[in-house]
Amino acid sequence: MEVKFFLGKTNAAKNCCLEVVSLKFGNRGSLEQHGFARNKIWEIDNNPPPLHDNDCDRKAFIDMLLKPSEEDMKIWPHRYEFRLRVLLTSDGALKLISRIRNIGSKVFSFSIAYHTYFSVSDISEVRVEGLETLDYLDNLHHKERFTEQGDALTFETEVDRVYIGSPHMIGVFDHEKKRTFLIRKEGLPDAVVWNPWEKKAKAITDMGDEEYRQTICVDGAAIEKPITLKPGEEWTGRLEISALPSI
Ligand SMILES: O=P(O)(O)OC[C@H]1O[C@@H](O)[C@H](O)[C@@H](O)[C@@H]1O
Repeated sequence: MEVKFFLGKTNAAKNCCLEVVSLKFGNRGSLEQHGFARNKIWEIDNNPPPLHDNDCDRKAFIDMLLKPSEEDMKIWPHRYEFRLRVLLTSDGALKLISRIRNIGSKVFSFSIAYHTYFSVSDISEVRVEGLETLDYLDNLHHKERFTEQGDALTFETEVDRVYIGSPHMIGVFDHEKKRTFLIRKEGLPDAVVWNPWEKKAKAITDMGDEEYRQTICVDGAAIEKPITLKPGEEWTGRLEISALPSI
């Protein structure tokens, strides 16, 4: 299953976009990179359940569903229903609410990340706040654990990290564009920060050679401790993104 509101990284780099990823993150475990979920076709639920009180005021939304086919069960033998609600709020925020339910008879565990790529003026002008002093797993150093030192994150080389136990709110400040993306999350304890930088960008087929400069990926995620669901249990993860003018 894959939901890409903008296809490929080329467009992703130019828009605030998301890519709902996986019942798995990155190259952990035995499944394909970021899992199978993003490569499946989602169904639209034309008769979605009513919105929760907090979510219902004058908002446009769509519900998408993913359930495994018999073929999918050969790759990951668990029965689940994944409902992704995408809402646009009246004040311009994008909300993504994932509900994953175990509808089978066996316990299963999964990890998840929303691939949210933000359009920025220039990566060297960007500051990410909210991750200072946290521990992170560095994908560029065999997932070794380090502690973030110093102040807000700035970028001058490739970055690919999973920050553990990150706060509910993270800010992506773009000085040149005078714009701040605020990421609010619930049920998603981790945060991925990724920029491929020059050399890797050249090897990525759906990203232009220079586009790494105009993008930063900051994902709400649950990776370090996979989520475990017993039969009948449901997990909810919420992500809200708003773009605000900044000084
Ligand atoms: O090219 P993909 O499969 O969409 O992945 C892009 C990147 O996604 C990031 O979230 C990962 O941390 C990186 O390791 C990965 O390279």
